[in-house]
Amino acid sequence: MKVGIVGAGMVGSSAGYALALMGLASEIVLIDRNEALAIAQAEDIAHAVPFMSSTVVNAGQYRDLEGAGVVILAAGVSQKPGETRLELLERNAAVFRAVLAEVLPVVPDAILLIASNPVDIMTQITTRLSGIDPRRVIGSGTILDTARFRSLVGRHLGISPQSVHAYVLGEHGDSEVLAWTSARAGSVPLSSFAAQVGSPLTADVRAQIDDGVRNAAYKIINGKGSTYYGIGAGLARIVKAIARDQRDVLSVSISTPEVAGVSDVALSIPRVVGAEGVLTDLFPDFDDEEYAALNRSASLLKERADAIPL
Ligand SMILES: NC(=O)C1=CN([C@@H]2O[C@H](COP(=O)(O)OP(=O)(O)OC[C@H]3O[C@@H](n4cnc5c(N)ncnc54)[C@H](O)[C@@H]3O)[C@@H](O)[C@H]2O)C=CC1
Ligand SMILES: CC(=O)C(=O)O
Repeated sequence: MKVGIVGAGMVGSSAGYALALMGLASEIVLIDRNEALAIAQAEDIAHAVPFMSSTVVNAGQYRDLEGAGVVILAAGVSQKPGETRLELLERNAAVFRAVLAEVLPVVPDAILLIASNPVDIMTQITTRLSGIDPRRVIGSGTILDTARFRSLVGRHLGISPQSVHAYVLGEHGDSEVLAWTSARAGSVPLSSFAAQVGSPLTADVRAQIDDGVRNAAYKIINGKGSTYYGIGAGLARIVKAIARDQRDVLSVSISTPEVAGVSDVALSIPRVVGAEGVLTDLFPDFDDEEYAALNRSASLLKERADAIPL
């Protein structure tokens, strides 16, 4: 599958690098308004290819997206230290209006994979502006938060994060919801697993994990300016599900008719992802607190998305 990437900065190039190493794309085209950057990133990534795969990596113009099955949208501004994702909304909405006007005429049938923040609202805006089937306009949503959650729980329990089946729901941002009630390690409920291995999930431990997930981006941005390796791998993981029609359950964001009592909102819940995009939405078991938190997250996202003029 050919994959286009618009925005060849830290996130776009990391996604391209992960895709190239994993050999998930036959061809990658990197596009950026800074053409010199796109050319340099493509060349650098292409030099990694001979070690791992045979992906052809080029920089290009919008017309070079023709034939792409997936286009990753990672253009726009990123957070400065202390800035929230929501504070990027107006600036990145303007970037997306310009980018979509170029992308849609060339690849009207591609699946659009949104990374730019605030990713849920950018997904909602893209769905409305493009008129594409919402199941083919996919925000990376909480795929990264879910990875952070699994990593911290895995470390606490002394097991691989891949054996932790737990999701972060709602906004990819401050109002996100760690779904403890439905979480499993192997097939065992998390609290039972934790007790069996002598590492109980006390309120303190849960609070530390919650903080580690919710505030990871702020801490990394303070330390190195931006985050990109995690989301680069997360975007490649979503492309894998699409390119190979894997029907993987991933926490991604699409515009959804109703979540936790809120209508027409883009946010993350676990969803089945395959060649046609999102195939099925899944609603895990919640306790009352989780349901209320998801309702708050959904309400906030809907209010902000509905206030953006198209
Ligand atoms: N969804 C997620 O989990 C994550 C999302 N992000 C978001 O990804 C976005 C990109 O972040 P970075 O790559 O770190 O930023 P960056 O500044 O390194 O790259 C952004 C690129 O977009 C390009 N660009 C801006 N306007 C454009 C336009 N109109 N047309 C074409 N290209 C344009 C810039 O030239 C720049 O190269 C940000 O919004 C950031 O918040 C970052 C990390 C995780
Ligand atoms: C920046 C961002 O959205 C993240 O690392 O979660």
